[in-house]
Amino acid sequence: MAISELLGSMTSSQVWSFGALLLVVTFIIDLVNDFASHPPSHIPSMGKSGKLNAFLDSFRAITKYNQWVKDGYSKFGKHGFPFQVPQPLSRHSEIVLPRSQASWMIDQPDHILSTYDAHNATLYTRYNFLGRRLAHDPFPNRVLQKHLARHLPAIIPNVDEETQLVVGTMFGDDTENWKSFTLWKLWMEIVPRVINRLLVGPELCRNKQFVDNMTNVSNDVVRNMLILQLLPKILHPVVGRLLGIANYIHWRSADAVAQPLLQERLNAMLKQANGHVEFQDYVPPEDFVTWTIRQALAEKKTFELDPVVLSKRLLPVEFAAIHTTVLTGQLWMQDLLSSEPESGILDILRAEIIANKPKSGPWTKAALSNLVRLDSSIRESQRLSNFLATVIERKVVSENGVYNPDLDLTFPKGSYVVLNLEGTHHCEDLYENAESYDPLRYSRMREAWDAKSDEEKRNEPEEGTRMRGLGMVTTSPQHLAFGHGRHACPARFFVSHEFKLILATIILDYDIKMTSKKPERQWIGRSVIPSRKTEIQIRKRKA
Ligand code: HEM
Repeated sequence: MAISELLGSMTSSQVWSFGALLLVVTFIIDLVNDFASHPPSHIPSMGKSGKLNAFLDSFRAITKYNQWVKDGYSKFGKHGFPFQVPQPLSRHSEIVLPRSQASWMIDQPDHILSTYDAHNATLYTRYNFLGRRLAHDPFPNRVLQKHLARHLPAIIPNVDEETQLVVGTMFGDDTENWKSFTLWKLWMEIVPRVINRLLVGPELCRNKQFVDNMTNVSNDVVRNMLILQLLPKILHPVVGRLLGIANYIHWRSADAVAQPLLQERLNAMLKQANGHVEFQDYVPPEDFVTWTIRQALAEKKTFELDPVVLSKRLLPVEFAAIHTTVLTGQLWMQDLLSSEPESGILDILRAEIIANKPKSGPWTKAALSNLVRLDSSIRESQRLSNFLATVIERKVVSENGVYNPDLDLTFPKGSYVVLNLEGTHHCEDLYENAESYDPLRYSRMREAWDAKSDEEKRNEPEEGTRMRGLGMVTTSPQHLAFGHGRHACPARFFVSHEFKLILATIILDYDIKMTSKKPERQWIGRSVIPSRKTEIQIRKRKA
């Protein structure tokens, strides 16, 4: 009997019962398959005790995860002990390690604690980024690690130009009337365009079909992650492929406009590499596409030298780049604009920008690095208004698990460990007035240090090292916004310049004010749900 006939002959309550039974059976199969990789039971667990509660906690994790991480920090993490946090049903509880174990954790090689396996498991890479083979090798991460920071000086003028274009078009020239925007829309308009200037250059980053569809894929990824983590693993191959159809359709539409450019670039660079005389003087633009081709040539990866693969390789990078930057930008602007008016923070930042803006020509890397107050205002917002509760998730992949000598614990193969960002960033032992936004928290210390004489500085070498670590790109076990260790965000140097250019453009040419109250952060699982309602008003400043 065909499935449609079978379903047609069932009542709706029979269909629901059958669905519920299928879920329960598949969850049990998951549980049995994964039994060996459950975290050791003597690590205390957040949530409620008892078997039924353990089951219910896997649903509560959707709304309670951040609170558990916070409570676990006060009860265990702060005192040097690990704890478990329940996860949605298709995933094991995570083991949240105390800060004292951060160095141990990031020192473990990838064949013991794997970053990429953890990312693949959380992001459902093979369904979301269209292909098992692509999920096998973190090639785009390597491209960014090797090429991005080194090409920053060449990229900054491009980002500056793109920011000015998009901001100018959006905000207009009216010096009399205020224009309203939600912060979400504002950042969603600016970021995908500026990021794509870095990834694919000016033609494509201004192409609406390309940018909208790449952004749509990133939205698809978020939705699919949420759905798949609630379903038993055994169903993922079917449901994951079905959900991935939307990603495929959006990618195809973006790819339709990207292919001619990708093919042209690939053709020129391959001909140059093969010594064709007419291409010997060819200078490709410095962007992610060029770096990918260069890296593939250097590693002799012919698989990567295919225009379709090149195009699909953009997907995980778009995802890593768009929502992270939009959320950080939105939360930062919320923090800034809801500061007490008497702090005069916008005027302070504007004065710093004016004092450091090059007299002629675009912003340079050196000029941007002088914006220590602006830098501090972003780092402080990343500290206070974190959008992830935990970071640096790693999967234990070594056959016999991994032994931690300080805790005298073995984490079994297949279990997951993470670090506590929420607890760390709000810990009063580390940050005075940890719950308030103090935009100049870091720049005050940096400026006080800079004001010291050379001799005073020579006498306090350790303090000098500490001060150099207060810029927004510096990660540490106390500041985890960009992760920490060798897999820390390879784009953070770019992000720091990007934010400074965006705010410099806005703040020099426009007046800006927030018209709604600063919203409380709402959480879903480990992430903040972006507020779609927070509104600001903008008006061009009179010359
Ligand atoms: C404010 C914006 C951003 C934030 C807060 C952020 C945060 C992070 C964090 C916390 C990690 C570490 C994950 C881990 O250790 O498991 C990470 C990794 C990564 N980020 Fe970012 N990111 C941002 C922007 C970007 C942008 C713009 C790009 C690309 C252009 C990017 C590409 C990546 C990649 C490829 C990795 C993986 C690195 C690896 O596994 O070795 N990120 N990011």
